[in-house]
Amino acid sequence: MFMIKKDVPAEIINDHDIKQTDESDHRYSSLINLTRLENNRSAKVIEIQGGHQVVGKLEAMGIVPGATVVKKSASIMKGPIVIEKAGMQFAVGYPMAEKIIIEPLAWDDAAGHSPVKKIVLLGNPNVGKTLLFSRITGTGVVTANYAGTTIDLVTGKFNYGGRKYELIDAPGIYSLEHFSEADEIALKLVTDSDIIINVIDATNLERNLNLTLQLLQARKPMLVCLNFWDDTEHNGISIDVPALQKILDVPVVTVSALRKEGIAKLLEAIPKARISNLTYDAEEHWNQIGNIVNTVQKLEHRHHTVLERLSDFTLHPIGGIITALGVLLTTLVIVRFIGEGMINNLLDPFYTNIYAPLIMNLVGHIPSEFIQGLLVGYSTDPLESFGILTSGIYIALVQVFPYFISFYFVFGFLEDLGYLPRLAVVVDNFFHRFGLHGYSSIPVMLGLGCKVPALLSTRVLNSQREKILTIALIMMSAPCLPQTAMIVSLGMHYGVTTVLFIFIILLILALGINILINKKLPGKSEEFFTELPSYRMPSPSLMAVKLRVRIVEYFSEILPMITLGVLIMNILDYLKVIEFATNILKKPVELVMGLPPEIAPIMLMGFLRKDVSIALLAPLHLTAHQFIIGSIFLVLYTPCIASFFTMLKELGAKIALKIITLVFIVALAVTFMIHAIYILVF
Ligand SMILES: Nc1nc2c(ncn2[C@@H]2O[C@H](COP(=O)(O)OP(=O)(O)OP(=O)(O)O)[C@@H](O)[C@H]2O)c(=O)[nH]1
Ligand SMILES: [Mg+2]
Repeated sequence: MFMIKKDVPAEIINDHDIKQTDESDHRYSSLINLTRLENNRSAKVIEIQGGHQVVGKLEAMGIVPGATVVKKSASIMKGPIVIEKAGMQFAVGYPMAEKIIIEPLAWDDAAGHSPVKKIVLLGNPNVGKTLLFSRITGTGVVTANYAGTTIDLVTGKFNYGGRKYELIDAPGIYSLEHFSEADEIALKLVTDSDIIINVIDATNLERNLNLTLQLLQARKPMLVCLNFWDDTEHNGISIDVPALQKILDVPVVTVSALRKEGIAKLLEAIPKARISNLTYDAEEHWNQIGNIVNTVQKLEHRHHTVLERLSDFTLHPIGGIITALGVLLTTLVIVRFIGEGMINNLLDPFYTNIYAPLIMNLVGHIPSEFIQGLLVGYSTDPLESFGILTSGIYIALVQVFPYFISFYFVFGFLEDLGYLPRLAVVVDNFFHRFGLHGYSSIPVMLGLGCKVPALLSTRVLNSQREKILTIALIMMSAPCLPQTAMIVSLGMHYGVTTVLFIFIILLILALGINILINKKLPGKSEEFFTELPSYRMPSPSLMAVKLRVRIVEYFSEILPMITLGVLIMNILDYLKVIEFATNILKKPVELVMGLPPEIAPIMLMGFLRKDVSIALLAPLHLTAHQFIIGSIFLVLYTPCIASFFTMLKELGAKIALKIITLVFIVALAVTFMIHAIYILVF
């Protein structure tokens, strides 16, 4: 799980607030009675209501208008409330506490030391919580235009007004009832946090208020952030913010996380977060929401925009399929064009003409032959040498990296545009045949990049059954990006048909296995239900941030793994372990799959270095049919070490091992069959 911790003073946020007026803040009344003050917060006594006796008793203890008190705790069922005044503690009966009118002090004015306050961003999916989190903490994070981008908690720290805060970004939720694992993660925070910032999509007020009203009942200090404020105007929406604030009885701040507007206002409002007095009728709450929306929101008629027309087309039964095929094809063409362009015109020439001679020369000066071998290996071919500075760099930076960035560039665009949930609608019918619904297509698409985030993203699915089926599909339908890159770049020497054949076989196997698991698993597939966010033109700067986050991940996680793999191979080679293992596995590999014995060690270490195992086929000079068999086997026979552990965690050891064993058997059986057919035919 990744937890980001970062200290950035929020004062540095460049804020050009235009719409939120100070006037709305002044109208907000901050006087409450003592029972409504949250624990450990200070307040100034403003007035003591009630008769002479009440006033007198409190006065004797120094609790008079103007005094500062801290509420320490409250008993359940309207029991006494403990307060502290100048180091002394008093218990005040509930009816008496109701008569003490106070003004909560900003957290910074609080008497004594003030611990770090935990603030949680809660709201429906896709309302901009993560972008807001990034704007406040200054952390680069991945956001996308579909529900379920965030699946785990991300924590950051920031300072504002001399106080320290911890900010938590949670997965989106629609209500306080929980349906999925992501819901559960978010819900725990309602109790664990000190302050809730409820983020609302201002262009979808009615739907968002459902959660808001439920959260208000959690009796936690809360404030509401009306995000997407930049989008309200051209959607013909106007919202009377002071009126909404009055009804909800908590501060409401308008923000555009995209344009960085209103962030400072939001931070200023944090100390004013309070427990609302709004009464809520669970039975009638949609009526209540309707009334609120009618009171505060005005809609103007406007014409369909180009993006809305595009949305209609991409959801149309035929238009949708045309778009899906078009998008898939365009993605492949762009990824190949950018990837190959970078390799052929820039990286490979740079490596061959400048880097390799330089590094060979430098390493030549090192006296130890063993170290020389570790660094540059024993061959001048960068795919055969197993040197960390030659094979390691060549595979990681010249062969895989260009495909990695070009894939995430195109994928990031589709994510931000909002195309993925529409693709889910188009493929839903097809996916139903495998016991899945269309939403599983998003994790599957993610799996084309790297299996680990794809496996984690299955947490938004509602049932264990769906999770199992989706994970089986993720693991089998297509290799991860580094493997795909290597299959394409090595496979092209044998021709396009060879490459296509490999992918088609993998796809058929994946679908076959899913049909099988679907039949065996008890239960039925869930109904499909998802929100379709409006199409939005992706912002180049956000796309750049997201690409940067993924590139950093590549350099910090994938590149070291590739180097480690090359290093292991190098040492095994040096110690003659490869030779030994090769001798043992030689016959079985040759008999069952028709592959040369040198493939045995690649299989052995493929578990550790799966992403690069295909690349290691290069020195073996395989025939086309051997390359097909080798690639299919190496893609399927085991998940890489990272996905192996993620699977164990997500599904539990028993189910995960069952799937892994099943896929291994299939890999063995299918490669054997391809080999047998080849022998019979040729
Ligand atoms: N126009 C506009 N777009 C925004 C704003 N805030 C966020 N977005 C976009 O809305 C999409 C969703 O943003 P996220 O931050 O991923 O939303 P989230 O609430 O974290 O979503 P989940 O993690 O899925 O619950 C992204 O494409 C953002 O770029 C905003 O104020 N205005
Ligand atoms: Mg998010």
